[in-house]
Amino acid sequence: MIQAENLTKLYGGIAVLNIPAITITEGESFGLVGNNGAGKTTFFRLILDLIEASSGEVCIDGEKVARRDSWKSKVGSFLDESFLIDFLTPDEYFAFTGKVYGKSEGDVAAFLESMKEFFNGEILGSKKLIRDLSKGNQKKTGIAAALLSDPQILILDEPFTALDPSSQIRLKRMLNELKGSRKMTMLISSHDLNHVTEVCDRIVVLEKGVVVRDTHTTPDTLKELEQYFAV
Ligand SMILES: Nc1ncnc2c1ncn2[C@@H]1O[C@H](COP(=O)(O)OP(=O)(O)OP(=O)(O)O)[C@@H](O)[C@H]1O
Repeated sequence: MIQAENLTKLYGGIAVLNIPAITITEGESFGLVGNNGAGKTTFFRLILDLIEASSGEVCIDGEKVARRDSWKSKVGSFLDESFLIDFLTPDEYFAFTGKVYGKSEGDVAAFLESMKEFFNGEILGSKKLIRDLSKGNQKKTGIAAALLSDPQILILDEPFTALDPSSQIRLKRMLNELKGSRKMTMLISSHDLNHVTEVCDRIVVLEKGVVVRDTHTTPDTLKELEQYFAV
């Protein structure tokens, strides 16, 4: 369970995030939407303790993320390319990440085999460094690395952006399967209202750092969100 209380982040004295209280329960698929600059990435960075809150705190399973480390083994995340080690090939990167998570070579090989369709023959077995991959293939590498540890909690920032249509559909299928079979808790930000409502059971809308909508997904949610964002 992820809990945030009195969570604020200020830059230059201006609040870019202000969440008095929010709870994301185990197994929940939590979609975060909002216009550019709404604070989605800032929220994820605070959850992952990548930046310091101006006030308040985030707890994962009761542990303050800013104080402890053991929550890290429960969480897989990919926010942007800075999560990658771009002077490695994807194979080297997965081998390294697997070691960090205590996975055997066999585990890593089996995992990569399960990702074959998603990788579409583009990622593995080439001498290309991650920095020379296309943006979409870098994203696939990062998403796969986040999943390699078989996390209880998965946090992905705009995972559908830069993926081709087939890969977007495959990713959606994969996330829905993980939700069903593993009861993985998922936090997914997206500008694609279609995808996010197809994957997430709960949709939170941020506007200028404030939660302005927090609803469970129903067959009407997509239409309601489209109306909300219509200019
Ligand atoms: N290091 C920083 N210094 C100053 N302002 C920052 C910094 N990081 C983020 N911000 C500001 O915080 C606000 C929220 O940014 P954030 O990246 O969280 O938004 P977002 O909802 O993820 O946007 P997008 O959809 O464009 O990715 C923006 O106004 C941004 O300029």
